[in-house]
Amino acid sequence: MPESRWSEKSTQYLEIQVLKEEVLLRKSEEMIEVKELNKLYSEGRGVRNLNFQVDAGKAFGFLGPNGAGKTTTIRLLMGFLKPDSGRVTINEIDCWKEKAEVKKIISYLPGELHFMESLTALDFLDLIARMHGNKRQIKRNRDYLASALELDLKILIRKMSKGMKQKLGIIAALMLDKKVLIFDEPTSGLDPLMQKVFIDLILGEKKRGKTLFMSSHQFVEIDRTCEHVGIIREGELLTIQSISQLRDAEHQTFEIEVEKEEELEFLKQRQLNLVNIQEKSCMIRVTGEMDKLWLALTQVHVISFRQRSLELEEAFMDFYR
Ligand SMILES: Nc1ncnc2c1ncn2[C@@H]1O[C@H](COP(=O)(O)OP(=O)(O)OP(=O)(O)O)[C@@H](O)[C@H]1O
Repeated sequence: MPESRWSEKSTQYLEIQVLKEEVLLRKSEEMIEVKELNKLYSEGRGVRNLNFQVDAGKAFGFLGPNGAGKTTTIRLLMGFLKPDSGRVTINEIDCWKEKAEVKKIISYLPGELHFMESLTALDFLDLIARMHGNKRQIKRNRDYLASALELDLKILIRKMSKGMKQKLGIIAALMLDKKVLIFDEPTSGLDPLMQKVFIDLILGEKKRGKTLFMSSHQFVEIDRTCEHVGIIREGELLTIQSISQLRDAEHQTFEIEVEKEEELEFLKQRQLNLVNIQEKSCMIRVTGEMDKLWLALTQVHVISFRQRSLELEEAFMDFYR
């Protein structure tokens, strides 16, 4: 969809949504709180001593390799599993002891979707809408989301591809307009264009004050939507990082080729961090201010110059290894 059409639709959606913003009164800054949480299956699998919080209106990304404990954590947040010990609360409501209460404020997108295959997408969404009071606003949201995600709602679910079913799950979750969004690998099966649409939808939800907890294998969607990212491996939370601090500390790497060999020596003398030095080319790593690099480059003959991307992503891949 062209950018202009997209933002125009976005604005319309926002206007409609703003009218029904005050759904619940928040009691504290921390919307989601997980304290000393343990849930162990046989052979020591599960999650161990998890501690984190997500402030209201913020988004927390949960990254980790297969079997790390992401879905287990989400199931504990949803009150589907009883913790062995520790506590999970959302808006100060205990997710296990008051699970019916907590579900009233959550929109949940499971990692594995199971639909009633004999229904059309429209029938299915109508069923969900009826369970939530059949409000006119839900239908308006549904139509907006179906158009943004380009899903034909008249199609029978059993005839849908994996990606189409994923879109249907996203529509079902977002149309209800709950304050807290808990999404388990939301873009699995979506093509890159639709992943971008999803990111835009989430950014729109955040503008309206929603709190998001999202597991993913896709660094880019967490980078674009979340304030914090937690890395889980073998059931333990290895680190929680602020995305903006990561960006500030981020190295930038440039690949450069110069005309003459001695020009690399000149760059070295300018206190630049040269790595992978070849005959007339090298990589230059810069942290923080770029002035020194730009100044030095005006004094050599540059044949080619290219910025390498994904530094942040590469740093995160280390946690997977
Ligand atoms: N009901 C269960 N009984 C026994 N072990 C389980 C159960 N559910 C999950 N596990 C184990 O707990 C660990 C964490 O699983 P979980 O599904 O939370 O991982 P995940 O991070 O969501 O993985 P993926 O990225 O593959 O979806 C795995 O080793 C898994 O085999």
